Amino acid sequence: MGIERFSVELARPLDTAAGTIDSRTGFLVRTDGGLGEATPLPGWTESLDECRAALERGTPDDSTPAARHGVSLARTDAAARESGERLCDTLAADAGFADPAADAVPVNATVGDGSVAETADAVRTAVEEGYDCVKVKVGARSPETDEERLRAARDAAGDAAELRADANGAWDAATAERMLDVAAELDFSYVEQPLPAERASDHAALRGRGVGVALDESLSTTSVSAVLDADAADVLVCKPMSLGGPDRTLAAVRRAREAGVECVVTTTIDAVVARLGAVHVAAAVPDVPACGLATGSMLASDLAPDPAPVSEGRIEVPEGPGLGDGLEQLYRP
Ligand SMILES: O=C(O)CCC(=O)c1ccccc1C(=O)O
Ligand SMILES: [Mg+2]
Repeated sequence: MGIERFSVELARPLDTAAGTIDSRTGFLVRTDGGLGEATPLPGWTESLDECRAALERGTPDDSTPAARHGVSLARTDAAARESGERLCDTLAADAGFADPAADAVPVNATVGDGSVAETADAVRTAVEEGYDCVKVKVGARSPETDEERLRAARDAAGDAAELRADANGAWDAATAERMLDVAAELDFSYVEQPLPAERASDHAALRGRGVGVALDESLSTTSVSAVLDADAADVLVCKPMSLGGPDRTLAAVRRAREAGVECVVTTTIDAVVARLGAVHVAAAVPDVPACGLATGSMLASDLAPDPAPVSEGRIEVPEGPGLGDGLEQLYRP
């Protein structure tokens, strides 16, 4: 196995309640005939140093999810290429989902923190670009201002788009209740991570207010089984990079869906290899709702041109085998 460090900058840094993401550094992972990516994001995964150490030791486990993701993706890509299948079909079969997987996945636009006017503009632009689902970051401003932002987002979207909000763990219970009621009134479909990550089970009491509760960061501190046992979420935000790989992600999705909990698949603003991996993961989930995979355009540069750009609010899954055409030059150091 070979690893190669890379860094990519965001052209449009993503401002969130948990800080600004302005660059991503990680490792390309090459196994015999397969390509993976390990791009840690502290808060969701291990640190860069821990990731490198785990990759150098060679057999990363669940304590280093980004490293495990890199190796698992590369091994599955190699297996899919070997059998001449698209990665999503191999993943679907391995996870026990119906295959063939989908040919395209719906995606949401991601609108970062910004002023009321910037938020309205970004939502309007997304709808003009053909997105029918938009996620707005909240929690970085006062509840009063965020309330205005959510109203402006709904005004801009009209009934042309499903809306979601993502608080990245910023609120206490009272603020969360207030903001969920606003989101319900404005017909948002769910609010991601209203409370801090480690308060996973407290989210159960926030459900049933007319808007869904989704958990994201909590899946890095609390097992999927514990979240499901606590009835803590209507939706799980499944990031292959933070759940330890495509295989772990699809296992989590299966368990959640068996418990009646919906799942969306998203990136951690990864480079092209992991982003494409996440597209294949989403395609393996039957009737997946709009996923947070429209993150390639946030990057100023990437490891290769995007073989699967967003068009009209969806991403077409590349023809196989494996991850698909367009990454050839990355398979060699
Ligand atoms: O889900 C999306 O729309 C894009 C991905 C995203 O928001 C994100 C990207 C990096 C780190 C955290 C998050 C998040 O969902 O909180
Ligand atoms: Mg989130």
